[in-house]
Amino acid sequence: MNIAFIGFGGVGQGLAEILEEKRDHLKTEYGLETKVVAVSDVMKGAVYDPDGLSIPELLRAVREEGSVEEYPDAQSYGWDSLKTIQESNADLIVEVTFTDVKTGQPAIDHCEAAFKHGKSVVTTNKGPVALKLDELQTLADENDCFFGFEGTVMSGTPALRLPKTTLMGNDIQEVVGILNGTTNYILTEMEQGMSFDQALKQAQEYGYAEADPTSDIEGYDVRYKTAILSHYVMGEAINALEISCEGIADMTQEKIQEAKAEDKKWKLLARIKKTDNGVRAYVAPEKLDINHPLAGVKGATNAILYECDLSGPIMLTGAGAGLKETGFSLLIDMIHAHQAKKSIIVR
Ligand SMILES: NC(=O)C1=CN([C@@H]2O[C@H](COP(=O)(O)OP(=O)(O)OC[C@H]3O[C@@H](n4cnc5c(N)ncnc54)[C@H](OP(=O)(O)O)[C@@H]3O)[C@@H](O)[C@H]2O)C=CC1
Ligand SMILES: N[C@@H](CC=O)C(=O)O
Repeated sequence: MNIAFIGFGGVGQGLAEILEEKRDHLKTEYGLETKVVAVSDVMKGAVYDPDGLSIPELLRAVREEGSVEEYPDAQSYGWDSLKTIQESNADLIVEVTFTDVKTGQPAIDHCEAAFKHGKSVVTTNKGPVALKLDELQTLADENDCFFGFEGTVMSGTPALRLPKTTLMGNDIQEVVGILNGTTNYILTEMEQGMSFDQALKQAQEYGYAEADPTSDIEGYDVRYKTAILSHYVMGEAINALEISCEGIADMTQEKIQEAKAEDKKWKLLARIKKTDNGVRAYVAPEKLDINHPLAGVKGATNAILYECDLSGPIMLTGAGAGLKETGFSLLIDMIHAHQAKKSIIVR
Protein backbone atom coordinates (compact mmCIF):
# COMPACT_ATOMS: atom_id res chain seq x y z
CA MET A 1 0.00 0.00 0.00
CA ASN A 2 1.60 3.26 -1.16
CA ILE A 3 0.48 6.10 1.07
CA ALA A 4 0.34 9.89 0.65
CA PHE A 5 -0.37 12.15 3.61
CA ILE A 6 -2.39 15.26 2.78
CA GLY A 7 -1.81 17.34 5.91
CA PHE A 8 0.94 16.35 8.32
CA GLY A 9 -0.10 17.87 11.65
CA GLY A 10 -0.63 16.01 14.91
CA VAL A 11 -2.86 13.21 13.64
CA GLY A 12 -0.85 12.60 10.47
CA GLN A 13 2.35 12.33 12.50
CA GLY A 14 0.54 10.10 15.00
CA LEU A 15 -0.35 7.64 12.22
CA ALA A 16 3.18 7.80 10.80
CA GLU A 17 4.57 6.77 14.20
CA ILE A 18 2.12 3.87 14.41
CA LEU A 19 3.03 2.63 10.91
CA GLU A 20 6.68 2.58 11.91
CA GLU A 21 6.10 0.91 15.30
CA LYS A 22 3.67 -1.70 13.94
CA ARG A 23 5.42 -2.43 10.65
CA ASP A 24 6.23 -6.08 11.47
CA HIS A 25 2.88 -6.74 13.19
CA LEU A 26 0.90 -5.39 10.23
CA LYS A 27 2.85 -7.58 7.84
CA THR A 28 2.63 -10.81 9.81
CA GLU A 29 -0.92 -10.38 11.13
CA TYR A 30 -2.67 -8.84 8.09
CA GLY A 31 -0.20 -9.17 5.21
CA LEU A 32 -0.25 -5.37 5.03
CA GLU A 33 2.95 -3.73 3.85
CA THR A 34 2.94 0.07 3.77
CA LYS A 35 5.22 2.57 2.09
CA VAL A 36 4.86 6.33 2.63
CA VAL A 37 5.60 7.89 -0.76
CA ALA A 38 4.44 11.49 -0.22
CA VAL A 39 3.61 14.16 2.33
CA SER A 40 1.98 17.44 1.32
CA ASP A 41 1.25 20.10 3.92
CA VAL A 42 0.83 23.87 3.66
CA MET A 43 3.43 25.16 6.15
CA LYS A 44 5.31 21.91 6.84
CA GLY A 45 6.24 21.46 3.19
CA ALA A 46 5.93 18.65 0.68
CA VAL A 47 8.13 15.77 -0.36
CA TYR A 48 7.65 12.89 -2.80
CA ASP A 49 9.59 9.79 -3.64
CA PRO A 50 7.93 6.94 -5.54
CA ASP A 51 10.37 4.45 -3.99
CA GLY A 52 9.28 5.37 -0.45
CA LEU A 53 10.31 7.75 2.32
CA SER A 54 11.78 6.86 5.71
CA ILE A 55 9.24 7.67 8.45
CA PRO A 56 11.85 8.41 11.16
CA GLU A 57 13.57 10.80 8.74
CA LEU A 58 10.26 12.50 7.86
CA LEU A 59 9.40 12.95 11.55
CA ARG A 60 12.88 14.26 12.30
CA ALA A 61 12.68 16.76 9.44
CA VAL A 62 9.30 18.15 10.46
CA ARG A 63 9.89 18.13 14.23
CA GLU A 64 13.49 19.30 14.35
CA GLU A 65 13.70 21.46 11.23
CA GLY A 66 10.06 22.47 10.82
CA SER A 67 9.61 21.17 7.27
CA VAL A 68 9.53 17.82 5.49
CA GLU A 69 11.41 19.60 2.71
CA GLU A 70 14.53 19.12 4.89
CA TYR A 71 14.20 15.39 4.06
CA PRO A 72 17.41 14.54 2.15
CA ASP A 73 17.61 13.27 -1.43
CA ALA A 74 13.94 12.70 -2.28
CA GLN A 75 12.85 12.78 -5.91
CA SER A 76 10.58 15.89 -5.69
CA TYR A 77 9.72 18.69 -3.29
CA GLY A 78 6.98 21.29 -3.01
CA TRP A 79 4.06 19.49 -4.68
CA ASP A 80 0.72 20.87 -3.50
CA SER A 81 -2.08 18.64 -2.25
CA LEU A 82 -3.89 18.16 -5.58
CA LYS A 83 -0.69 17.49 -7.56
CA THR A 84 0.31 14.94 -4.90
CA ILE A 85 -3.08 13.20 -5.09
CA GLN A 86 -3.20 13.21 -8.87
CA GLU A 87 0.40 12.59 -9.88
CA SER A 88 2.05 10.54 -7.13
CA ASN A 89 2.07 6.74 -7.20
CA ALA A 90 0.08 6.59 -3.93
CA ASP A 91 -2.87 4.22 -3.93
CA LEU A 92 -4.17 5.43 -0.54
CA ILE A 93 -4.63 9.06 0.45
CA VAL A 94 -4.61 9.88 4.17
CA GLU A 95 -6.66 13.10 4.33
CA VAL A 96 -5.80 14.80 7.62
CA THR A 97 -6.13 18.50 6.91
CA PHE A 98 -8.13 20.73 9.28
CA THR A 99 -11.92 20.38 9.46
CA ASP A 100 -13.68 23.41 8.01
CA VAL A 101 -17.12 23.48 9.63
CA LYS A 102 -18.67 25.73 7.00
CA THR A 103 -17.54 24.38 3.65
CA GLY A 104 -15.80 21.07 4.34
CA GLN A 105 -13.01 22.31 2.08
CA PRO A 106 -10.31 21.69 0.96
CA ALA A 107 -10.96 18.13 2.13
CA ILE A 108 -13.98 17.53 -0.13
CA ASP A 109 -11.90 18.46 -3.19
CA HIS A 110 -9.11 16.18 -1.96
CA CYS A 111 -11.47 13.20 -1.64
CA GLU A 112 -13.07 13.82 -5.03
CA ALA A 113 -9.70 14.13 -6.75
CA ALA A 114 -8.50 10.93 -5.12
CA PHE A 115 -11.52 8.85 -6.16
CA LYS A 116 -11.46 10.25 -9.71
CA HIS A 117 -7.86 9.03 -9.93
CA GLY A 118 -8.73 5.58 -8.57
CA LYS A 119 -7.17 6.20 -5.14
CA SER A 120 -8.75 5.20 -1.84
CA VAL A 121 -9.15 7.67 1.03
CA VAL A 122 -9.02 7.32 4.79
CA THR A 123 -9.80 10.46 6.75
CA THR A 124 -10.55 11.87 10.19
CA ASN A 125 -11.80 15.09 8.62
CA LYS A 126 -15.45 15.55 9.51
CA GLY A 127 -16.24 18.01 6.71
CA PRO A 128 -16.49 15.65 3.74
CA VAL A 129 -18.45 13.02 5.70
CA ALA A 130 -20.89 15.45 7.33
CA LEU A 131 -21.60 17.35 4.11
CA LYS A 132 -21.07 14.98 1.17
CA LEU A 133 -21.18 11.38 2.35
CA ASP A 134 -23.49 10.00 -0.35
CA GLU A 135 -21.81 11.76 -3.24
CA LEU A 136 -18.33 10.74 -2.10
CA GLN A 137 -19.29 7.13 -1.36
CA THR A 138 -20.87 6.87 -4.83
CA LEU A 139 -17.74 8.29 -6.44
CA ALA A 140 -15.59 5.88 -4.43
CA ASP A 141 -17.76 2.91 -5.47
CA GLU A 142 -17.77 3.93 -9.14
CA ASN A 143 -13.99 4.00 -9.11
CA ASP A 144 -13.55 0.81 -7.07
CA CYS A 145 -12.07 2.76 -4.17
CA PHE A 146 -12.36 2.48 -0.39
CA PHE A 147 -13.64 5.38 1.71
CA GLY A 148 -12.84 5.08 5.44
CA PHE A 149 -13.83 7.64 8.08
CA GLU A 150 -14.03 5.77 11.40
CA GLY A 151 -12.12 8.50 13.26
CA THR A 152 -14.57 11.28 12.37
CA VAL A 153 -16.64 10.37 15.44
CA MET A 154 -14.89 9.54 18.72
CA SER A 155 -11.43 9.26 17.24
CA GLY A 156 -10.01 5.72 17.64
CA THR A 157 -13.07 4.45 19.55
CA PRO A 158 -15.15 2.60 16.95
CA ALA A 159 -18.40 4.56 17.31
CA LEU A 160 -19.32 4.03 13.64
CA ARG A 161 -18.35 0.41 12.93
CA LEU A 162 -19.78 -0.89 16.22
CA PRO A 163 -23.42 0.03 15.44
CA LYS A 164 -23.08 -0.79 11.73
CA THR A 165 -21.52 -4.22 12.16
CA THR A 166 -21.53 -5.66 15.68
CA LEU A 167 -25.02 -4.35 16.55
CA MET A 168 -26.54 -5.41 13.20
CA GLY A 169 -30.17 -6.55 13.44
CA ASN A 170 -31.06 -4.02 16.11
CA ASP A 171 -33.15 -0.99 15.34
CA ILE A 172 -31.27 1.84 17.04
CA GLN A 173 -33.94 4.24 18.30
CA GLU A 174 -31.79 6.86 19.93
CA VAL A 175 -28.14 7.82 20.28
CA VAL A 176 -26.86 10.05 23.08
CA GLY A 177 -23.22 10.93 23.41
CA ILE A 178 -20.38 13.01 24.73
CA LEU A 179 -18.61 13.47 21.41
CA ASN A 180 -16.00 16.17 21.96
CA GLY A 181 -12.79 15.57 23.87
CA THR A 182 -11.79 19.21 24.27
CA THR A 183 -15.01 20.37 25.92
CA ASN A 184 -15.27 17.32 28.14
CA TYR A 185 -11.67 17.94 29.22
CA ILE A 186 -12.51 21.59 29.99
CA LEU A 187 -15.62 20.68 32.00
CA THR A 188 -13.72 18.03 33.97
CA GLU A 189 -10.84 20.35 34.79
CA MET A 190 -13.22 23.16 35.76
CA GLU A 191 -14.79 20.78 38.31
CA GLN A 192 -11.32 20.62 39.89
CA GLY A 193 -11.16 24.43 39.99
CA MET A 194 -9.17 25.22 36.85
CA SER A 195 -10.26 28.23 34.78
CA PHE A 196 -11.94 27.76 31.39
CA ASP A 197 -9.06 29.44 29.54
CA GLN A 198 -6.37 27.42 31.28
CA ALA A 199 -8.19 24.15 30.59
CA LEU A 200 -8.63 25.06 26.92
CA LYS A 201 -4.93 25.90 26.68
CA GLN A 202 -4.04 22.47 28.06
CA ALA A 203 -6.44 20.72 25.66
CA GLN A 204 -4.73 22.54 22.80
CA GLU A 205 -1.29 21.49 24.07
CA TYR A 206 -2.39 17.84 24.19
CA GLY A 207 -3.56 18.10 20.55
CA TYR A 208 -7.27 17.57 21.33
CA ALA A 209 -8.60 20.88 20.03
CA GLU A 210 -9.42 21.83 16.46
CA ALA A 211 -7.09 24.23 14.62
CA ASP A 212 -9.76 26.85 15.45
CA PRO A 213 -11.03 25.82 18.91
CA THR A 214 -14.21 27.87 18.42
CA SER A 215 -15.47 24.70 16.72
CA ASP A 216 -15.07 22.76 19.94
CA ILE A 217 -16.31 25.45 22.33
CA GLU A 218 -19.39 26.46 20.35
CA GLY A 219 -20.38 22.83 19.65
CA TYR A 220 -19.89 22.98 15.86
CA ASP A 221 -17.54 19.96 15.96
CA VAL A 222 -20.22 17.94 17.77
CA ARG A 223 -22.84 19.18 15.32
CA TYR A 224 -20.82 17.67 12.45
CA LYS A 225 -20.41 14.40 14.35
CA THR A 226 -24.16 14.43 15.04
CA ALA A 227 -24.86 14.82 11.33
CA ILE A 228 -22.53 11.88 10.57
CA LEU A 229 -24.24 9.65 13.15
CA SER A 230 -27.70 10.62 11.95
CA HIS A 231 -26.84 9.80 8.34
CA TYR A 232 -24.54 6.82 8.67
CA VAL A 233 -25.97 5.10 11.76
CA MET A 234 -29.62 6.28 11.92
CA GLY A 235 -30.15 6.32 8.16
CA GLU A 236 -31.31 9.89 7.69
CA ALA A 237 -29.23 12.66 6.19
CA ILE A 238 -29.85 15.93 7.97
CA ASN A 239 -28.26 19.24 7.12
CA ALA A 240 -25.54 19.81 9.72
CA LEU A 241 -26.21 23.53 9.77
CA GLU A 242 -29.85 22.92 10.66
CA ILE A 243 -29.00 20.96 13.82
CA SER A 244 -29.74 23.19 16.80
CA CYS A 245 -26.42 23.73 18.54
CA GLU A 246 -25.32 25.31 21.79
CA GLY A 247 -21.78 24.96 23.11
CA ILE A 248 -20.10 25.64 26.46
CA ALA A 249 -18.72 29.14 25.83
CA ASP A 250 -20.95 30.49 28.64
CA MET A 251 -19.90 27.89 31.23
CA THR A 252 -18.70 29.45 34.49
CA GLN A 253 -17.17 28.18 37.74
CA GLU A 254 -20.40 29.25 39.48
CA LYS A 255 -22.53 27.01 37.26
CA ILE A 256 -20.12 24.08 37.70
CA GLN A 257 -20.04 24.42 41.49
CA GLU A 258 -23.82 24.90 41.66
CA ALA A 259 -24.29 21.62 39.75
CA LYS A 260 -21.77 19.91 42.05
CA ALA A 261 -23.79 20.97 45.11
CA GLU A 262 -26.87 19.35 43.50
CA ASP A 263 -24.95 16.10 42.81
CA LYS A 264 -24.98 16.89 39.10
CA LYS A 265 -22.46 17.41 36.31
CA TRP A 266 -22.55 19.49 33.16
CA LYS A 267 -21.88 17.56 29.95
CA LEU A 268 -22.02 18.71 26.33
CA LEU A 269 -24.38 16.18 24.75
CA ALA A 270 -25.51 15.21 21.29
CA ARG A 271 -28.98 13.64 21.12
CA ILE A 272 -30.27 11.94 17.98
CA LYS A 273 -33.68 10.29 18.09
CA LYS A 274 -35.99 8.56 15.63
CA THR A 275 -39.49 10.03 15.79
CA ASP A 276 -42.66 9.61 13.73
CA ASN A 277 -41.57 12.70 11.84
CA GLY A 278 -38.05 11.50 11.08
CA VAL A 279 -34.76 11.82 12.93
CA ARG A 280 -34.48 14.75 15.35
CA ALA A 281 -31.10 15.90 16.65
CA TYR A 282 -29.60 18.65 18.75
CA VAL A 283 -26.41 19.57 20.60
CA ALA A 284 -26.51 21.30 24.00
CA PRO A 285 -24.98 21.22 27.50
CA GLU A 286 -27.10 19.28 30.00
CA LYS A 287 -26.89 18.93 33.77
CA LEU A 288 -26.81 15.17 34.40
CA ASP A 289 -27.46 13.42 37.70
CA ILE A 290 -24.16 11.91 38.91
CA ASN A 291 -25.70 8.43 38.58
CA HIS A 292 -26.35 8.88 34.85
CA PRO A 293 -24.04 6.55 32.87
CA LEU A 294 -22.52 9.50 30.98
CA ALA A 295 -21.90 11.65 34.06
CA GLY A 296 -18.71 9.83 35.09
CA VAL A 297 -16.99 10.20 31.72
CA LYS A 298 -13.93 12.34 32.36
CA GLY A 299 -11.30 14.32 30.47
CA ALA A 300 -10.82 13.75 26.73
CA THR A 301 -12.65 10.45 27.04
CA ASN A 302 -15.95 10.29 25.14
CA ALA A 303 -18.92 7.94 25.41
CA ILE A 304 -21.94 7.05 23.36
CA LEU A 305 -25.11 5.25 24.30
CA TYR A 306 -27.03 3.37 21.61
CA GLU A 307 -30.65 2.61 22.57
CA CYS A 308 -31.32 -0.63 20.69
CA ASP A 309 -34.68 -2.42 20.36
CA LEU A 310 -33.28 -5.94 20.83
CA SER A 311 -30.11 -5.66 22.90
CA GLY A 312 -31.25 -2.72 25.01
CA PRO A 313 -28.84 0.11 25.77
CA ILE A 314 -25.22 -0.41 24.71
CA MET A 315 -22.61 2.06 25.83
CA LEU A 316 -19.20 2.52 24.23
CA THR A 317 -16.55 4.63 25.87
CA GLY A 318 -12.98 5.53 24.93
CA ALA A 319 -10.73 8.26 23.61
CA GLY A 320 -12.56 11.06 21.83
CA ALA A 321 -9.43 12.91 20.79
CA GLY A 322 -5.66 12.47 20.88
CA LEU A 323 -2.98 12.16 18.25
CA LYS A 324 -2.07 8.48 18.57
CA GLU A 325 -5.68 7.48 19.27
CA THR A 326 -6.90 9.28 16.16
CA GLY A 327 -3.97 7.93 14.18
CA PHE A 328 -5.18 4.49 15.23
CA SER A 329 -8.63 5.16 13.72
CA LEU A 330 -6.91 5.65 10.36
CA LEU A 331 -5.07 2.38 10.83
CA ILE A 332 -8.38 0.54 11.39
CA ASP A 333 -9.61 1.95 8.06
CA MET A 334 -6.37 1.06 6.30
CA ILE A 335 -6.59 -2.55 7.43
CA HIS A 336 -10.21 -2.68 6.24
CA ALA A 337 -9.19 -1.13 2.91
CA HIS A 338 -6.49 -3.76 2.52
CA GLN A 339 -8.84 -6.60 3.39
CA ALA A 340 -11.57 -5.27 1.09
CA LYS A 341 -9.07 -5.29 -1.79
CA LYS A 342 -8.12 -8.86 -0.98
CA SER A 343 -11.76 -9.85 -0.26
CA ILE A 344 -10.78 -11.16 3.16
CA ILE A 345 -13.68 -11.56 5.56
CA VAL A 346 -12.84 -10.58 9.14
CA ARG A 347 -13.91 -13.25 11.61
N1 LIG B 1 -6.68 15.95 17.00
C1 LIG B 1 -7.63 15.07 17.29
O1 LIG B 1 -7.71 14.52 18.39
C2 LIG B 1 -8.64 14.72 16.23
C3 LIG B 1 -8.64 15.33 15.01
N2 LIG B 1 -9.57 14.99 14.06
C4 LIG B 1 -9.53 15.63 12.75
O2 LIG B 1 -8.34 15.20 12.09
C5 LIG B 1 -7.85 16.24 11.22
C6 LIG B 1 -6.40 16.52 11.56
O3 LIG B 1 -6.31 16.93 12.90
P1 LIG B 1 -4.92 17.43 13.53
O4 LIG B 1 -3.81 16.66 12.96
O5 LIG B 1 -5.14 17.48 14.99
O6 LIG B 1 -4.88 18.91 12.95
P2 LIG B 1 -3.60 19.83 12.70
O7 LIG B 1 -4.12 21.22 12.60
O8 LIG B 1 -2.51 19.48 13.66
O9 LIG B 1 -3.09 19.35 11.25
C7 LIG B 1 -3.73 19.66 10.07
C8 LIG B 1 -2.66 19.88 9.02
O10 LIG B 1 -3.28 20.05 7.75
C9 LIG B 1 -2.52 21.02 7.07
N3 LIG B 1 -3.30 21.56 5.95
C10 LIG B 1 -4.30 22.44 5.99
N4 LIG B 1 -4.77 22.68 4.74
C11 LIG B 1 -4.02 21.92 3.90
C12 LIG B 1 -3.98 21.75 2.49
N5 LIG B 1 -4.80 22.39 1.66
N6 LIG B 1 -3.06 20.90 1.96
C13 LIG B 1 -2.20 20.24 2.77
N7 LIG B 1 -2.19 20.38 4.12
C14 LIG B 1 -3.08 21.21 4.68
C15 LIG B 1 -2.16 22.04 8.12
O11 LIG B 1 -1.08 22.79 7.63
P3 LIG B 1 -0.33 23.98 8.38
O12 LIG B 1 -0.81 24.02 9.81
O13 LIG B 1 1.09 23.57 8.22
O14 LIG B 1 -0.73 25.19 7.66
C16 LIG B 1 -1.81 21.14 9.30
O15 LIG B 1 -0.44 20.76 9.31
C17 LIG B 1 -8.77 17.45 11.44
O16 LIG B 1 -9.71 17.48 10.38
C18 LIG B 1 -9.46 17.15 12.78
O17 LIG B 1 -10.76 17.69 12.82
C19 LIG B 1 -10.50 14.00 14.28
C20 LIG B 1 -10.53 13.33 15.47
C21 LIG B 1 -9.64 13.68 16.57
N1 LIG C 1 -11.37 18.60 18.57
C1 LIG C 1 -12.01 17.32 18.59
C2 LIG C 1 -11.09 16.29 18.00
C3 LIG C 1 -11.79 15.09 17.59
O1 LIG C 1 -12.70 15.11 16.79
C4 LIG C 1 -12.34 16.94 20.03
O2 LIG C 1 -11.86 17.62 20.94
O3 LIG C 1 -13.11 15.98 20.21
